Amino acid sequence: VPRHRLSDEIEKIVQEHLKFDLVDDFNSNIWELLAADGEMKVYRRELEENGIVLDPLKAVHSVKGVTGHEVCKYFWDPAVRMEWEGTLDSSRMLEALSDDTLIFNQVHKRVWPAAQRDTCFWSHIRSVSKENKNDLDDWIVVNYSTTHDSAPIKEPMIRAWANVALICSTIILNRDKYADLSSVPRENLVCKITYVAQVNPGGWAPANVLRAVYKREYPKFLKRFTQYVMDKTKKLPILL
Ligand SMILES: Cc1cccc(-c2n[nH]cc2-c2ccc(F)c(-c3ccc(S(=O)(=O)CCO)cc3)c2)n1
Repeated sequence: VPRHRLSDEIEKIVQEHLKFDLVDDFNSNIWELLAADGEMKVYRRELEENGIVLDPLKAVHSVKGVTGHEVCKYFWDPAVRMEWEGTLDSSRMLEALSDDTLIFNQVHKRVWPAAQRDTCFWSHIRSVSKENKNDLDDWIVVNYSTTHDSAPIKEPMIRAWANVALICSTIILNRDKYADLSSVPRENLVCKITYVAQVNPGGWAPANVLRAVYKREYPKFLKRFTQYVMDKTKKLPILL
């Protein structure tokens, strides 16, 4: 795997997500259910630092008919970002550090009365093999804020910071019916999605406004993105 200036940081952050995000800690009462829609459940923890809302967000979803590779690929792919992301004014891919790591600069839609936010983050995609060799690999995308010369912080924009992971497992129903996995019909696929996000708004914003934005935007964002992947893949051969 080609190494670059961010390789060490990426390895550390990705391993942290793989270690902590999939722990089923929902029965402890640290998570508060924010929204539920069918298989999608969105939770938050209330967390403030110096009066700034940092609420960690964790969502789980189960989507039929797609693979984890497909979900992660569409989440990572710069070419389709504006097709599914409804909360962006713009998205620019600044640099490709390798074939699995890109750097983005994104301007997020302004949420009155807060100042407009932009983000600059590396986005890394990789497969993670499972203990049971019969299982399909998991897939993960991590979006983690960084700095970049082509994304100077420019007033009045406020630079927000994000640490986001999308982790997907693919389950094949009636697995033993298929010798060749690429012939599995889509109705026998279930993708288990875990999405975690920790956003620092980068400057003061009213706690009640931020919490209302998160409560409204995250469920909408996850529903829209997963529907987008189902629509884009339904007629395509499966990507394992
Ligand atoms: C989808 C969503 C949920 C909650 C808030 C908002 C939002 N509205 N106005 C400003 C933001 C905003 C502020 C800072 C951020 F880091 C992100 C942010 C959200 C998601 C991701 S991501 O990595 O999941 C998808 C990247 O396009 C990265 C940053 C979004 N958008």
